[in-house]
Amino acid sequence: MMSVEEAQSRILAHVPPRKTPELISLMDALGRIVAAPIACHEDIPGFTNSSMDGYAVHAADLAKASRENPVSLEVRGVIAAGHPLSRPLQSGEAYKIMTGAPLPPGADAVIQVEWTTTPAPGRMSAWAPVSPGQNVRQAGQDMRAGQKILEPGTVLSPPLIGILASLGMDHVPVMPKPHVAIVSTGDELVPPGQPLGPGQIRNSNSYALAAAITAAGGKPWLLPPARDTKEAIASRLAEAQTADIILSSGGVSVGDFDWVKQVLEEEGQLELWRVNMKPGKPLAFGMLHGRPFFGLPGNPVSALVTFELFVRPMIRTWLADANWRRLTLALPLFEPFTEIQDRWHYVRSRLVTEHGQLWVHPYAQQDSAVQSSWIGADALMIVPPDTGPYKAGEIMTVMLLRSGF
Ligand SMILES: Nc1nc2c(c(=O)[nH]1)N[C@H]1C(S)=C(S)[C@@H](COP(=O)(O)OP(=O)(O)OC[C@H]3O[C@@H](n4cnc5c(N)ncnc54)[C@H](O)[C@@H]3O)O[C@H]1N2
Ligand code: MOO
Repeated sequence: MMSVEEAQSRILAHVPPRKTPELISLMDALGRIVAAPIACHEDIPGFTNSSMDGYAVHAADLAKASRENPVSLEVRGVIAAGHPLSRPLQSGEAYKIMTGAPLPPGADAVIQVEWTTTPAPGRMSAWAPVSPGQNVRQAGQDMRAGQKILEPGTVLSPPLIGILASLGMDHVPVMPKPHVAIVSTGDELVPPGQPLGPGQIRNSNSYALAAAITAAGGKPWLLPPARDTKEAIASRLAEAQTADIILSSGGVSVGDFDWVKQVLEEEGQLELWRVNMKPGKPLAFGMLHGRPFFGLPGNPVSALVTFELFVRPMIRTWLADANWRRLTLALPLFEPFTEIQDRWHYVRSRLVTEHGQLWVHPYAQQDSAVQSSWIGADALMIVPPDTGPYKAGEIMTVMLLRSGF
């Protein structure tokens, strides 16, 4: 059976060609991926300003100030943020100044208001010295005109969106979202919100996969489920051909009504079937109607784990995210873990902090149809075949499932 790594690299050889970047509002940019280099066209900050509420001064005037011998200066006025002053500061003078307000010409330091008193109207008295540059933010100290700021492939997080706004950009070029079609298969499927008949189950995969597509940066397109006939599946998958990537769930194993692989072989090209992993063994992948096609297994956990290991990497690679790989940690086992046979196991697990240490806590129930052990799961613990039993404290490989911005 093919290894996960080989399947991943074969699949990633079929990433569709990139689309033309789209320009979107900053308000819609969270989590999107920058599609062109972003440079700074002006100094940030654009002018030298105060980092404290206090008095703009010549540092030299206060060189000898102390508690015993405070230095008194004439206060020429007040400078608020947004109100630059053109009159230069003379020796012996101070301007009261607010945080973020432009320094008056000639001033080279700000003494914070707590280190001063007001002995008389129009005067201030400083009881401590300041050094040149103290409490002053220099023009361009954060970003300089002409400097490259963001590379293509950067994921836009709240701080980076703040940077774009500071650069004056209200729109940003990003990679368009791939459209990912979902076709669940199965006579037994009923949509949520409707009563179940005998032998029926709710179609949960379509919804879980739609959410997984959104989380991965794609745009989900939910088609109605296909009945378990070859014709129904072929025709529903043909409807999906305007998508960039096509997913199906179910019907990909060796049952009498598992038609997906056959449809792929007849209407497209099967690239691989069956991967050495649990859950998710019967994954099928190939090209259908000129699109990458994933036949995901029907068991709900198998569908999501194969999405995580194969579909998400394709979406992220397509989006040019250079850091698409999940963070993988080496963590000690919180409690003993069972022996593993045959395939590589991807074990739903929780991370716990105890005694100042992070531990991996695999859930006991790992059946591919048990959805409840996703609740609270942060990670998949990756366990090689024919190993174990494992003792508490043994170091395991753990793939984090969280993707923060
Ligand atoms: N003889 C063998 N039987 C099975 C094998 C095998 O190697 N030999 N593999 C097992 C493995 S592993 C998996 S995984 C499943 C995958 O089978 P299919 O992809 O063909 O999926 P179905 O049989 O259609 O469904 C499996 C299971 O999942 C439920 N299901 C299907 N679609 C949905 C949906 N949209 N939402 C919620 N649940 C869904 C379905 O009712 C079944 O219970 O095959 C094993 N069998
Ligand atoms: O691989 Mo299946 O996905 O074990 O249930």
